[in-house]
Amino acid sequence: MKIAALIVAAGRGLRAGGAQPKQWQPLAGKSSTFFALRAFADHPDIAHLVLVLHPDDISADLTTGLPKAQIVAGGATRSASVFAGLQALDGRVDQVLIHDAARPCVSRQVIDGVIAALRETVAAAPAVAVVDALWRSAGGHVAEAVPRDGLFRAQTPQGFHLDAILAAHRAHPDGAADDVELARRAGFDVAITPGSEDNLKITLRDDFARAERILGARDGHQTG
Ligand SMILES: Nc1ccn([C@@H]2O[C@H](COP(=O)(O)OP(=O)(O)OP(=O)(O)O)[C@@H](O)[C@H]2O)c(=O)n1
Ligand SMILES: C[C@](O)(CO)[C@H](O)COP(=O)(O)O
Repeated sequence: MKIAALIVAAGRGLRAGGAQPKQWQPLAGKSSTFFALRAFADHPDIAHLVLVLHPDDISADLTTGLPKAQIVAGGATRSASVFAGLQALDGRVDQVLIHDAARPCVSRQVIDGVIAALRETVAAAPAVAVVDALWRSAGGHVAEAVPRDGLFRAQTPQGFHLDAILAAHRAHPDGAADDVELARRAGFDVAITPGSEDNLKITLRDDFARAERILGARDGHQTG
C-alpha cells in the first residue's frame, strides 16, 4: 500500500486575522504549515506529500529538504483545494491522508490510528467525543439543552482509499465542509478513530498561544 499525505494550506485565514494567512504566521519560531508538513514528512509510512497552496503563496523554497513533496495550486474553497491535490495524486498512491495545514500539533498516534483503520475500511477519520453539556441559545439565553450522546468533534487527517475519495469529489463538485461529509454523500462508510484534544485547528486568534504551548511541551519532552 502506498500512502500519500495531502496538506491543504490555500485558505486565507479570515477568522484568525493578522497580517498574513494563519498558516504562515509565526508559530514556535516556524509556522503551522511547517509543523503539519513535518509530522507527515517524518512518518515512515508516508511515501509522497502534496502541499496545496494559494497561487499567491507558491514558492519552491517551501519544499526544500523534503524530497517526497510536491506543490499544487489550490482553489477558492477547501474542497476545491483538496480536489486539486487529489488529481495530482491520481494513479500514484493507493491511500491518502488529507490534513489541514492549520492543525500543527497532530501526533504520530493520531496519524497511526487512521492508517491502521484504512487497512480494514475505505475511509477513516479522527474525532473527539463531546463531553461538555450542549445548549441551544436564543437571544443570549439558554433555550434548550441538546443531547450530546454520540456527538463528536471532527479532526484531520481524514484518510481514504484514493479511488473512493476521488470518485466522491467527482460526484459532488459543489463540495462540503470536509472530505468525510463528501465521502458519506457518495455512500462510503467512515470509521471514527481516536482524535486528540491537542490536535486543534488554528481558527481564531487565541489558538496560536494554545498551539505554541502544546508544541513547546512536546519538544521539551523530546529533547529532555
Ligand atoms: N480555499 C481553501 C480554504 C481552506 N483551505 C485550507 O483548509 C484548512 C482548514 O480550513 P479553515 O480553517 O476554514 O481555513 P481558512 O479557510 O483559511 O479560514 P477562514 O475560514 O477563517 O478564512 C486550512 O489549512 C486552509 O488553509 C484551503 O486549502 N483552501
Ligand atoms: C476539515 C475540518 O478541519 C474538520 O474539523 C473542518 O471542517 C475545517 O473547516 P471549518 O470551516 O473550520 O469547519
